Amino acid sequence: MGRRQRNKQPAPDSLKQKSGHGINKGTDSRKPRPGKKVNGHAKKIVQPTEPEKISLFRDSDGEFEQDGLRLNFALVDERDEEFPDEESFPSNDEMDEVSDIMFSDDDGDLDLKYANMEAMSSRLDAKAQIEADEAEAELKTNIADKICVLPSEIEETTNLAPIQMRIQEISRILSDIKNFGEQGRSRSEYVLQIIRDISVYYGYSEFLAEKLFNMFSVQEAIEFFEANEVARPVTIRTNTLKTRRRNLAQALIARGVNLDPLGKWTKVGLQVFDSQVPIGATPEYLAGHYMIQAASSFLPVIALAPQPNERILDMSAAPGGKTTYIAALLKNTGCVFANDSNKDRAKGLVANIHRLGVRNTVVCSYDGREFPKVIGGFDRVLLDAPCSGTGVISKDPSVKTNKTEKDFIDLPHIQKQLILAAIDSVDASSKTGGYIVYATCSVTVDENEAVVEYALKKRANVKLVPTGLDFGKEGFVRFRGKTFNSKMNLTRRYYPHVHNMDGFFVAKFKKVENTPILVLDMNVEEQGQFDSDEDRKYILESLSRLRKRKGARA
Ligand SMILES: C[S@@+](CC[C@H](N)C(=O)[O-])C[C@H]1O[C@@H](n2cnc3c(N)ncnc32)[C@H](O)[C@@H]1O
Repeated sequence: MGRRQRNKQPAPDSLKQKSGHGINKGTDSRKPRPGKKVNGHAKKIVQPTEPEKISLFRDSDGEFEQDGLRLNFALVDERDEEFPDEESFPSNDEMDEVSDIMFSDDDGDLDLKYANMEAMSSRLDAKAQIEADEAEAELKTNIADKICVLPSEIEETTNLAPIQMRIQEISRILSDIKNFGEQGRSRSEYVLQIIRDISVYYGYSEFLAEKLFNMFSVQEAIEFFEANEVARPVTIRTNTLKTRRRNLAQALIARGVNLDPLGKWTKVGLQVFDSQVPIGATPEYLAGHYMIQAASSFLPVIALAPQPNERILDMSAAPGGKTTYIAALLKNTGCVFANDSNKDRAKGLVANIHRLGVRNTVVCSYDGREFPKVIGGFDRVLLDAPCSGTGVISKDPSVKTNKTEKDFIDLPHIQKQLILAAIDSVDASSKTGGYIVYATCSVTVDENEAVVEYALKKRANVKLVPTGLDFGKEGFVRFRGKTFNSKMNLTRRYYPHVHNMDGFFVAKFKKVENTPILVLDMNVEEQGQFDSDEDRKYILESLSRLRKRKGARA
């Protein structure tokens, strides 16, 4: 069994594991990866433990795209082939150092062999010692003497340790600036510096570092950034159309999979700690007995609470983790319309539907904004919206640097259009339903509370209702000077550092009347910072309907 497999993670709600280079783990004297700027904004730190080698494509919110060919999700580290004998494995620390050296500039061409492992290990020890000594000396000069160095004098270094120390130090100062702050230094100076340091240390653009930093207290922000450096647990969802969780667990345990129930909140989830077989290619996987699915991705479906025989729209469905869960809860009754505007991704959706034995689902590929013109009158609609992915940075670190200010204008814009289409596609007079669930795998307020607020302002025929999820943090009723609907606390937020699952947001609406009752609040446009022809058309249509209802001429 490979060392990677010993890397167990705790169950949700008990996040304890930190990455080896973590800020809470003492000094970090590692060098950044080749080709990254240190005193710029986008330097990346070396990950001491690489994520699991996963050959199956992982969707941004934790699903795995599967087109029938890419089935080889492997928990087994590729290096295992080099070290077939468990007894002769190097230790975790040794392997971390080996992975460092493999990524470092000057040692990139080293030919690592089992035979020269010991020599290399000694060399690494010596190198680590030199770096630690250098770091200590640097700290003495830069930090110990002055406690907190402002403005940045340590920026030019390639050594992250001083930056890490300064993050800790500023965090301490900001916890009680009156007592710990230097005279003449304002809070904003410290805040500016810590954001720059976070951006350098964790490898974020300064823009995103600031945006995410502003969502939390200083200490919690650091916990959030830290948690994004750690892979979330591998979780699977039992497909109850084909098996029961107990039977699935027994079958997988017999194959050498070490697993446990995911948590009290789900009867179908299992957490995989390690496995002697590739979890994406077991006979049970191929037979559709389970879906590899992030824990957070269960939540919107639990909130949607589909009832047998209902007609349900999954507006942005690929690759189908949630669609197939909906179908399972419907026990293959009723009808699911699984839509995704991206035709290529819809292929993975079709493959998953077949593998899992789903027989009540129609796959289509429209722009979600075209609903309900395509078809409407649904009992429930799930909108798992396209988003920036700030909740899934541990899976997709490219988010750290590739999201710009424009993304946080464009994405909320389309999310707002999609949410109105989702609301308008639901039949308020459904005997069993009349619900809409809005979800994203992002933690930003722009993509969550602000979108929900917009929907509430534009469609007074919906109201927020409890999600039915018995854990999760409340959505923001107030955020940085903005006040949202007083019921926003019914929405739920999930964080990697709190729940040990991907960052996620879930809101549930009940539609109370089919005709949109419009609140023509002129402030809405300003608050939402959004207006569009599409939206105007909806307003005019509903106004016309409203007038007709009142007997006036449209
Ligand atoms: C978060 S992913 C959905 C994940 C999916 N619900 C699941 O559980 O597997 C968002 C999806 O929205 C799709 N999408 C983006 N813009 C869309 C639009 N205008 N209409 C419908 N789908 C859209 C993307 O192709 C992407 O597959």
